[in-house]
Amino acid sequence: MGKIKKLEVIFNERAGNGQSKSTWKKIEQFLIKNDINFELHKTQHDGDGVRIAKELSNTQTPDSRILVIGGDGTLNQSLNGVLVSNRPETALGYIPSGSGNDFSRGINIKKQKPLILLQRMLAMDEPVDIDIAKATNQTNGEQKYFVNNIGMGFDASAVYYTNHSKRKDVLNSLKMGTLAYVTSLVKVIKLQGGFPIDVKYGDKIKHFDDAYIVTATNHPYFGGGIAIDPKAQPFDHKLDLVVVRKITGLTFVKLFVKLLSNGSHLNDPNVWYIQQPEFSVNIHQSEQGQMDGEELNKHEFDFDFKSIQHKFWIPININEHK
Ligand SMILES: Nc1ncnc2c1ncn2[C@@H]1O[C@H](COP(=O)(O)OP(=O)(O)OP(=O)(O)O)[C@@H](O)[C@H]1O
Repeated sequence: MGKIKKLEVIFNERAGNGQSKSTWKKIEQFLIKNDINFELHKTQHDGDGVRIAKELSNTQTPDSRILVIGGDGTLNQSLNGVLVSNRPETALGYIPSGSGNDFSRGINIKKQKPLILLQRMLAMDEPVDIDIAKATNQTNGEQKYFVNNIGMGFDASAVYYTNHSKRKDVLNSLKMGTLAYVTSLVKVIKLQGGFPIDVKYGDKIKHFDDAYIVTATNHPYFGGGIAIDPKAQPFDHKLDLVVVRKITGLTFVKLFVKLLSNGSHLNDPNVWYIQQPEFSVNIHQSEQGQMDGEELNKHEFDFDFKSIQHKFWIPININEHK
């Protein structure tokens, strides 16, 4: 703990439907009680995490550390801010306090209490490498980085309908955000059609006429704990791609039950997946996209995906993942 002179805290008080405030309160009390110097940088608007993280990364001193407190979206924005800064190698600390918290679930720290995580983080001498992923837009070269997944089609539409549901705020205020997501899923099942995609990996090309769920994923989870790919590992330097074909009726229900119960959906003939260091995906039909639960808007997708690593002040036990 001795070497850290200052913690720069990026905090999203809207994360977890506002429940992140109680996490911050505990952390703030601990920092004050233990005389640890900190500065609070609250995200003031949607998307603010990128700007704040970039500024902090540009001006960071060797004895300060950046700590992100929020959900997957805030972590995603902070990572993207650091990676476009003058010091893209800047490590990030993270204490999950969102609604879904899929990244913390994927790296197996979700059950640790915030104060335990904080103390273990402060005791770390060196940051650890964790896989993240880079998506490069083939059309304009724009790069985006993600910690969980980029989804096109079904899960992205679910994110879209949840965010734009008139009932979302009411349900969130009743702490029933999951119900908003489930209501959206029912809508998506009715409205989402199949779409053609091409996947290139190694020297192979795979074409689907009727993809329904297309998710490039760094670890098993999306949608707040749904294990779309139980085999994905955030330390294997590979990114997974899961493609589910458009199916309806009882076939769909059976697959959904497998997905939610034991992960055996990966063996279903309507599901295809690969684990590769890099691959590309081309979807020449306008579809919804999501990146770490944030909307990517509706458009065609031409992405090169690559597994890369970033340094984090997160006390993980890599042996648990071997
Ligand atoms: N001051 C703010 N006012 C409104 N929105 C904000 C503010 N600060 C951040 N945001 C937005 O809040 C959104 C949700 O943040 P985040 O993803 O961290 O929480 P969450 O959705 O509860 O968690 P998870 O993604 O883990 O489910 C992000 O899109 C972020 O841009």
